[in-house]
Amino acid sequence: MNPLYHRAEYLLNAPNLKTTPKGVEYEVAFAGRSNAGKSSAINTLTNQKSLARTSKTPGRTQQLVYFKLDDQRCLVDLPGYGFAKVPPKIQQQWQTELERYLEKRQALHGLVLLVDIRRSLGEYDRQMIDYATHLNLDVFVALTKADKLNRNNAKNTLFAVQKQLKDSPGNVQVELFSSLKKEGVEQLHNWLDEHLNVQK
Ligand SMILES: Nc1nc2c(ncn2[C@@H]2O[C@H](COP(=O)(O)OP(=O)(O)OP(=O)(O)O)[C@@H](O)[C@H]2O)c(=O)[nH]1
Repeated sequence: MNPLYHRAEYLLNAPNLKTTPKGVEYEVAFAGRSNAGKSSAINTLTNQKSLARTSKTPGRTQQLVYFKLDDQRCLVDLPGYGFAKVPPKIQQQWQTELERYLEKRQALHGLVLLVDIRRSLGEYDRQMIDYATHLNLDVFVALTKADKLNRNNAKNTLFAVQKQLKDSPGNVQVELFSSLKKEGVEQLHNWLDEHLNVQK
């Protein structure tokens, strides 16, 4: 693994596209339903215990959270979706900001979508995949908490999701992932290297 990921540090919160950091050339955004294991995945990828706070009160901030790898590269944590306590009006405003960000952010080179393997793809997950591929963004779907299923069930779910997405117009890769067992970390690092233009 490139040591760049270990050096990740919190940079800023951006409520909208206008406030995203200047000078960044490559970034990848992390999305997923609340409680899918997004914070754990970011902590695992950066080998830090609490970089992305594994939150007990999910979905509170509707902002882009930037983690800097170096002057040109960032990871971006998007708010977890599907959290009922966010008022519909805030949810709608955020949806508009999010679409603007995905569409217009020049530095954005890919989307990592975290999906709890036991829930499989939800409607909003499908929408995110469709929207990202429509914008020509590559997508990495990480089926998280893979350790919660036995090997056969985990593999079968992987194949089923791969099959579900095989006709997606864009470049969509699906892998098993476990922060607990460190499964799929190498594949995701390789994918990030490619999309953040990190030299091996
Ligand atoms: N068994 C297992 N549990 C996990 C794994 N990853 C995350 N969890 C647990 O799942 C719960 C949610 O994890 P988080 O990483 O906080 O999820 P999140 O998607 O960031 O949640 P939000 O803050 O709501 O966006 C926590 O209790 C984690 O300990 C994993 O790989 N295996």
